[in-house]
Parts: sequence; structure tokens; C-alpha cells
Amino acid sequence: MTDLTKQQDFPPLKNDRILKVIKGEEPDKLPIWVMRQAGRYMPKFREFRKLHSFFEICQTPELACEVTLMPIERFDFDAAIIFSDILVIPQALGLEVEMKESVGPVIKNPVTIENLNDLNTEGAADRLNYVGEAITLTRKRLNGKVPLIGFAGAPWTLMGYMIEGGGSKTYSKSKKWLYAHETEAHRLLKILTDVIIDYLILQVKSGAQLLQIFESTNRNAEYLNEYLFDRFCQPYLQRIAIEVKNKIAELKLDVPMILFAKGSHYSLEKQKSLGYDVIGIDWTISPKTVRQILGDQVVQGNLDPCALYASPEGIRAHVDEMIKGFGTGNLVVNLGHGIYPDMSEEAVEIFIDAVHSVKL
Ligand SMILES: Cc1c2[nH]c(c1CCC(=O)O)Cc1[nH]c(c(CCC(=O)O)c1C)Cc1[nH]c(c(CCC(=O)O)c1C)Cc1[nH]c(c(C)c1CCC(=O)O)C2
Repeated sequence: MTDLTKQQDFPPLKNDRILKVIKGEEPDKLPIWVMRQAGRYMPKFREFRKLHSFFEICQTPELACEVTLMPIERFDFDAAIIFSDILVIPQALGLEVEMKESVGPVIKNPVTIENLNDLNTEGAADRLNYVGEAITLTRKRLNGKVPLIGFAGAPWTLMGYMIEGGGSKTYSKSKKWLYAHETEAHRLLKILTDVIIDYLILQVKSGAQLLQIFESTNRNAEYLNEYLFDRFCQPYLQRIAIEVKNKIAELKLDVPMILFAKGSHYSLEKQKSLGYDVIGIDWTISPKTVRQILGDQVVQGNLDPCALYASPEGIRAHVDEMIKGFGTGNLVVNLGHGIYPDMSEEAVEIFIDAVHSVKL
């Protein structure tokens, strides 16, 4: 498909605040974007969803582009994130995923020990070309306004959904593999890692200017622990960082990588050693503690998504408190997880203004 000439054809970037922070340079203002920024808290998105199903939007570059641009046109965000879902990889491997209203994703044919060999691994990343097309189109339409983030789910997170058949309260089915079927667990994690690497490179070649890896099945620390993280997350996350970065270097591009491993405070120090440029932080750890562990590592986060329910003065106070803890250097501001669907657009405006008003 695409080659690196695509990256050179795009309009020059006007807002490079995030990329500056990652390079260790000082931006004019603190950069901010929000996970799930193109989503149901926007009335315009809700109207759009009445006309199109979730995966129809993901699979139609023109529609995915339109939704990606919605929050960029409405708010003063410093990055766009391509509209898609982490579950497009399981789809490309042959699983049937449906997005059910007020339930979330449901997989009709979850992976079992018995059907593991049936996964359609051959050419899986090629079946995600439509995401590459959406990225190229969006990068053109953005016209250099802000950088475009591409993303993928991490191997363990995808494995969790693929075995559970959707979200889960305990993740006990997928964790069973980690204790009772270790060989098969590693086989599935390797299959996923191979596809994720190819898929991220496809996104880079198509025009993604940053990449984020979502390791968020362990959204509560209780799902995994250090023992399981070391065996079933760390090696695969590390391989992704190394191989994708090597390829990016070969392409003579500079595309930083963000790791967001939600609920994994116990592994923050290890995360720092995996080769990612930015470590995403959820809201359950204080910025001051993060700095004690990670020093001047570039971090992203970590306002509690619920802090946006506070009054305008409250939101500003929480932002100030967070930034006091992190310091103004080496910081990309975000929420500590995705924004909630019932959030008001006014709260988002105040959040952004509070961050952009910080004196550097
Ligand atoms: C676990 C996970 C998924 N998807 C994703 C994750 C990792 C981050 C996290 O932990 O939240 C990542 C994701 N999902 C979506 C994006 C788009 C980009 C963005 O704006 O951040 C991204 C980056 C769109 C989406 N993905 C989903 C929506 C809402 C569904 C809709 O519009 O009907 C959006 C905008 C649905 C989705 N998709 C997924 C779930 C569990 C749900 C249901 C929960 C919910 O409804 O909010 C799987």
C-alpha cells in the first residue's frame, strides 16, 4: 500500500506543542487532548450515531474522518485521535464484534483453547487498510492544524476481550489461560503482537504522527499483578516498542509512542524501561508520586474524568493541583481514562482553557 512519500505530501504542522514536549523543548502552552474526545458527550456525535452504526463509521474512511474532526472543530485540543476501536484487530482475525447500545462490545465467537488455531492470521493487518485510508484522509483534512494520533490495543487487553467475549467483571476466563494454559496464552499473545506491529506501521505509513498503545483491560489493579504483568504484558509491550521504532527509524520518520497501561502503578518503573516516549497515567495515583517514581520522564494524564463534573472553579482548581504535582515540564495533559458520555461540552471547554492558561 502506501510508502513514505505519503508522509512527505502532507501540509506542514502548525500546532506542534505535544511533539515539542516529547522532544524536551518548551511549548508556548501546555498541550492537552482527551481520550474518547470524539464520543457521545458531543451532541453532534450522538446525532451522527443515529445515522450510522459504530463499526460502519470505523470502516468508512470518510465517516471516520468526519467524526475524528468533530472535537477538533469544536474545541481547542492539541491533537486529534483517529476514530476507530481497539477491537478492529480481533475483527481482522475473524471474530464477529458488535457494539451493543448501553452494553459495549460483544463478541459472538470468542476464542477458546479449542478454536485458537482457527484465527485468520494470514494478512490480518492488510484487512485493516481502511484505517490507513481514514488516517491519510484525516491528515489531509486536518491541514496541519494539530497532529494525528494512531492507536492499537495491547496484546493482553485484546486477548481479554477475545476470550471473555466482551467486557468482564473479573477477567477470570482470560486469566485462566495465564495460569492453566500458559503455552496457548503465549501463542495468542504472539499472534496479536505480530498483527499489532504491522498495524501500527501501516498507520505510520498512512500518516499517523503519534501512536498510543492501550493496555487497559487491567483497568483495576486487581486484574493483574507484577507477576502476571512481567510474564504476559511486559515482553510483548517491549517487542512492540522496539520493532515499531526500528521500522519508524528505517522510514526516516519521527513518530513518538505513548503507552497507557491503566491500573498498573505497580509496574510504572518497568514501563519506563520498555522504550516508549510517553507514559500514560490513570487518575488513581497522585502526580507527585508519579514524579517520585518516574522523575522527568514525559508523562500523560491524569485528571479524574469525574473531576469535570465539578463547578468551573472546581475544575480549574483540580487542574492547578494536578499541574502543581507534575510540574509544567515533560507533561501532556489528558484525563486519567476516557471522558464519560454524560459530560457537558462546557466542562471540556473549561478544562482546556484551564490547561492552556497555565503560565510556563
Ligand atoms: C477497552 C477499549 C475499547 N476501545 C478502546 C479501548 C481502550 C481505552 C479504554 O480503556 O477505554 C479505545 C477507543 N475506543 C474509541 C476510540 C476512539 C478515539 C478517541 O476518541 O479516543 C478509542 C481510542 C471509540 C469508541 N469506542 C466505543 C465508543 C462508544 C460507543 C458508541 O458510540 O456507540 C467510542 C466513541 C465503544 C467501546 N469500545 C470498547 C468498549 C469497552 C466500549 C464500550 C464502552 C463505551 O460505550 O464507552 C473497547
